[in-house]
Amino acid sequence: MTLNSFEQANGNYPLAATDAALAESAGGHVTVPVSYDAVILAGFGGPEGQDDVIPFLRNVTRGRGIPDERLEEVAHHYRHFGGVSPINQQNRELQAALQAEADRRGLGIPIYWGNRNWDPYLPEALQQAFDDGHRTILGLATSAYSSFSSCRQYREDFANALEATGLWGQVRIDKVAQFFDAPGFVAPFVAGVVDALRTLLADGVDLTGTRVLFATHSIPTTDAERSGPRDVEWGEGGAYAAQHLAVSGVIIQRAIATLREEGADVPDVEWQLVYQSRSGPPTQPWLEPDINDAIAEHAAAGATTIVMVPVGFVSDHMEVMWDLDTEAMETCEEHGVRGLRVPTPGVDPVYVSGLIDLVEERLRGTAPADRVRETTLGPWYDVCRPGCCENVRAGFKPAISGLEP
Ligand SMILES: CC1=C(CCC(=O)O)c2cc3nc(cc4[nH]c(cc5[nH]c(cc1n2)c(C)c5CCC(=O)O)c(CCC(=O)O)c4C)C(CCC(=O)O)=C3C
Ligand SMILES: [Fe+2]
Repeated sequence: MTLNSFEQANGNYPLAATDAALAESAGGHVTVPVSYDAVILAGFGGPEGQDDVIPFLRNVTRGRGIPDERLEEVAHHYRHFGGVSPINQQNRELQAALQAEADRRGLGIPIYWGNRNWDPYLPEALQQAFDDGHRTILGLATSAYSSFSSCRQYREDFANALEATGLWGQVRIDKVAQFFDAPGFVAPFVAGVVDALRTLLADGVDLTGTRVLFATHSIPTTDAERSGPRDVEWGEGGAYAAQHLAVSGVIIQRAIATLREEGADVPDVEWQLVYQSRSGPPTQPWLEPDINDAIAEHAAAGATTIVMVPVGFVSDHMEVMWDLDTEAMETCEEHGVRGLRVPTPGVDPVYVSGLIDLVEERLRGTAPADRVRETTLGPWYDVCRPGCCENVRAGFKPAISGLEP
């Protein structure tokens, strides 16, 4: 196994080559301490005014030749909120909270922030880190699961930033592994489900009529099948679905156990993994069921309450505000069921501290067995396995933190 051909051709990534060998011997984990001197938080980015909306959507759909008229259809979610997505502000707050936690622990590491699709872009963040003297950087993407959009594309974004700034060979960037089952990511969802069920109990709701729907971003089934390491059989929906199912199961069990410990009489509440925010042409299969179809079916089968858990998302951005709080809530109303929506981790101190734990694991080279994770799938790979999260539409692009081919 080798580094990808771009790195080989450039021959300028010696530190990563060393760690790739180490990671290979440790099954994809970096178990030696690395003295990272900065962290770059990588976000999706979002528009911050009406004039930003179409240019932002052009960035998101870059290379796929989607006409502006079609983009304007997607734009109405943003138009509705004055052209402003809350995602950048949420990432500013996350950056500040991560910095405060890193400082509190005396790590002496600055946290930079850059986006894939909007200002501030990743190359600017990287250039700033370089100008401030940093050469060994740990990337942290705002995305917990494995798929092209949520894993490999961020690895490509970092590689692209190295290329765009001309800093290949001068700066090393590694990436924090997918953290879907890290304790700090899981705990806020458990607390949210506990709160929601407690609210229903206090209102005298019979929880046998409650359905807990764990919602995540739908992706093309071809992407889902290629999510995670190439040579592992994950079942339908690939590693992407497997990770969501595993963590959702942990969240519901833990929430029910918490309420029972408090003495509440709670049945085994029914739950399901559902998908939202599908786009692309109708001919292209994406993961299903859609949350709105699921709500309709549960209502028809006698459900009275729906608890939505946005387990696929780290903050209450547009996909949550529009697709859940607006559309799915309307679907609940139409079908005469009560809908509740659990918060995302956002800047919950438990989440923030949990992310800094992940940074510390890499600074210390913590062995996989000593990394606490909530499902049997983790800890996920620090160095992505061969063929991880490939995308046939996008084709091969250089990417950091992975073994190829
Ligand atoms: C897995 C996944 C995540 C979760 C992981 C992560 O967070 O990264 C995610 C997050 C997000 N997706 C977002 C927005 C959009 N996603 C789009 C399009 C797409 N997403 C996809 C997947 C994902 N997306 C896919 C396979 C497409 C099809 C086109 C393509 O192959 O790229 C489009 C284009 C228009 C459309 O087609 O609907 C938009 C505007 C925002 C910003 C919200 C805000 O502004 O607050 C966020 C956080
Ligand atoms: Fe998306």
